[in-house]
Amino acid sequence: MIDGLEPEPAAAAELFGPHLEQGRAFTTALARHGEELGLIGPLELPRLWTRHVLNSALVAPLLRPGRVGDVGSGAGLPGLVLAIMRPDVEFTLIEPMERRVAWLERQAEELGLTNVTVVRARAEDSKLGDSLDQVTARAVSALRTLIPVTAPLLRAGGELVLMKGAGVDGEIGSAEKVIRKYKLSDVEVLVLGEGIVPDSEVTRVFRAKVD
Ligand SMILES: C[S@@+](CC[C@H](N)C(=O)[O-])C[C@H]1O[C@@H](n2cnc3c(N)ncnc32)[C@H](O)[C@@H]1O
Repeated sequence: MIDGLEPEPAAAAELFGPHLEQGRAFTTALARHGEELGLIGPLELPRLWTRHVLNSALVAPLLRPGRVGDVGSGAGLPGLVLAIMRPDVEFTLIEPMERRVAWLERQAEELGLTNVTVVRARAEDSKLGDSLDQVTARAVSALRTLIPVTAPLLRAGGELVLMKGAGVDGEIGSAEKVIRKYKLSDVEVLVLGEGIVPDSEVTRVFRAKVD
């Protein structure tokens, strides 16, 4: 038991299914070390499960077997959570900060995740190539700046799955020019988590295809 950590919500078992033990192990490690490593803020423990771990877990059904890049993984949100839930998907976690890269590598090892590669890079680094099937990101930047660094990582027909807050419609308005420039199609906003997490923690995903 960790002081101040949100008790595990019932939805954790529903979302993680057979991967619940790994989900617990990751959440416990993040609760133990996240603040001292600068991965989460000092006020996050009472909402660590709901706001961070389950929020990330909601995206798992949107992924298809293939290669997914998570840009700006930081603490492993959503990248490590998704790698736990989707062993059928190969994940590349893209993160420029050394300390965060070390954390992601250590967690992948401790959780026994063989479907994770961690790359120390910024998304715009050309060594990352353009062959991913899907790209995720959470809390990295507004769509206007996020699309130009994530869309080039995708193969033709690949998909952006960008986690966003309630302001996503405004972000889309400000990103119209880059949506055209990067030839995004099938643009939609998905609302995830209704009836599963508290209304305040329902999440939105900007999803779009690259031609
Ligand atoms: C606010 S943190 C969010 C981390 C995590 N995704 C989460 O939801 O908790 C933003 C992360 O994006 C990383 N980042 C910022 N710009 C980036 C870029 N151009 N390419 C890759 N990562 C980036 C930062 O180093 C940081 O770890």
